[in-house]
Amino acid sequence: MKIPVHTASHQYDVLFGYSFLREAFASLTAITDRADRIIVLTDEHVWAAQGENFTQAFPFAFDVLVLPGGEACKNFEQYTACQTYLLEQGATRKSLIIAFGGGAVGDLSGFVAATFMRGIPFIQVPTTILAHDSAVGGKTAINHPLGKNMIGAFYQPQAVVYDIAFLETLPEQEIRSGMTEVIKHALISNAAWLEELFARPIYGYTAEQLEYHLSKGTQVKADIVAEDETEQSVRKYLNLGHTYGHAIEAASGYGKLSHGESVMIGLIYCLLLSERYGNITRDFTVRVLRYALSQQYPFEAVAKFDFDILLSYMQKDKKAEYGILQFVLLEEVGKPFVQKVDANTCREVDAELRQLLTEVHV
Ligand SMILES: NC(=O)c1ccc[n+]([C@@H]2O[C@H](COP(=O)([O-])OP(=O)(O)OC[C@H]3O[C@@H](n4cnc5c(N)ncnc54)[C@H](O)[C@@H]3O)[C@@H](O)[C@H]2O)c1
Ligand SMILES: O=C(O)C(=O)C[C@@H](O)[C@H](O)[C@H](O)COP(=O)(O)O
Ligand SMILES: [Zn+2]
Repeated sequence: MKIPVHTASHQYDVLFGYSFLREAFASLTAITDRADRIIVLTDEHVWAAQGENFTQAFPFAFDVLVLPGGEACKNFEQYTACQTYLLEQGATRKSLIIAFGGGAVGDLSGFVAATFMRGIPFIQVPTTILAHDSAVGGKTAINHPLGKNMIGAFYQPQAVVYDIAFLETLPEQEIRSGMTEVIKHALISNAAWLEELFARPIYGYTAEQLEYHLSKGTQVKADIVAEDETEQSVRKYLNLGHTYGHAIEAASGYGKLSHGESVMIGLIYCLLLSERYGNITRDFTVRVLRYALSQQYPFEAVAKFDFDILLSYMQKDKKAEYGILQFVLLEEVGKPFVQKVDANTCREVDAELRQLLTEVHV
């Protein structure tokens, strides 16, 4: 299956398949033939779990830099290590980067590609469920201790090669994390699809079922970034759950709580806000929370942080304008909108969330 992504700056395809890396790259020779060398950026967990499969199937010679695992690679230190490696290997403007990993490797590699010699091509080869989101749409970044994804660029990949076979070694926490973004894509687009997702556990999908849900999520994202590449308008909808979620993620220390686990907490916070500003009912919020609790999302994390700490991170959210926070909320499922919310209301809803967590159990 192929999903075209047409952004204002660049057009490319997301290719889906199973154990099809060789075949997929055979269709990308227009990109690979131009490369004077290929450098694979990956992380230690991905390389340990899937490096051999990658090496056997990847049809070209390559050099590889193996970075620290997961979120630990998305920082200045590893960004510099990548640039140094590229320079030492003699990479040029004609070199091609392959980002082989999850969203952390993808976001870092994209930013490295965007800035090495002012921009060289890169291809995303995702290995997580979450990466149906991160590999598409061209948001690249590293974290800053003061905030998530604070240093980055919009820079589109040349292609995305999504081989579902690579997902087979994903740990449970990462399945949970990735499925949050699938649920987010359903929340902002399609009530019937959301019902399909809530009808079963998030663990144990077959490769075919995963491809079905990941391609649906990718299509939602592709449609939005085609309309608004640089988050001037509708792209903000993809940030549902992220204002509060990023605050929890940053406050807990990057990599402790996964991105998707943090965003699931942020989604419940947004549903509570949507009860005030939209037509979301308390019954619906409780239903989503019950489902998330039943899937072992770690809501106990909320109690570890005072609201003021979370607020200080939220105030740095990229959607904030003139000091006022903006949240993506839901009128109803499939109808997102952007709402300015003052700090007092944020505090009240934070207290509501903490109260709800004492009342609702699986
Ligand atoms: N650019 C975007 O639009 C966008 C969208 C969503 C999320 N993100 C970013 O993506 C990051 C999260 O991405 P992620 O959830 O993919 O996490 P990740 O890249 O940190 O990967 C999760 C963990 O699983 C390991 N792993 C990855 N693939 C594996 C595999 N196939 N087998 C075994 N282990 C594997 C990794 O080493 C890591 O330890 C966050 O930094 C988030 O901010 C970016
Ligand atoms: O693609 C987008 O746009 C998104 O917001 C997708 C999010 O899932 C993703 O986590 C993104 O990196 C968040 O961006 P940020 O600008 O809020 O850091
Ligand atoms: Zn996200």
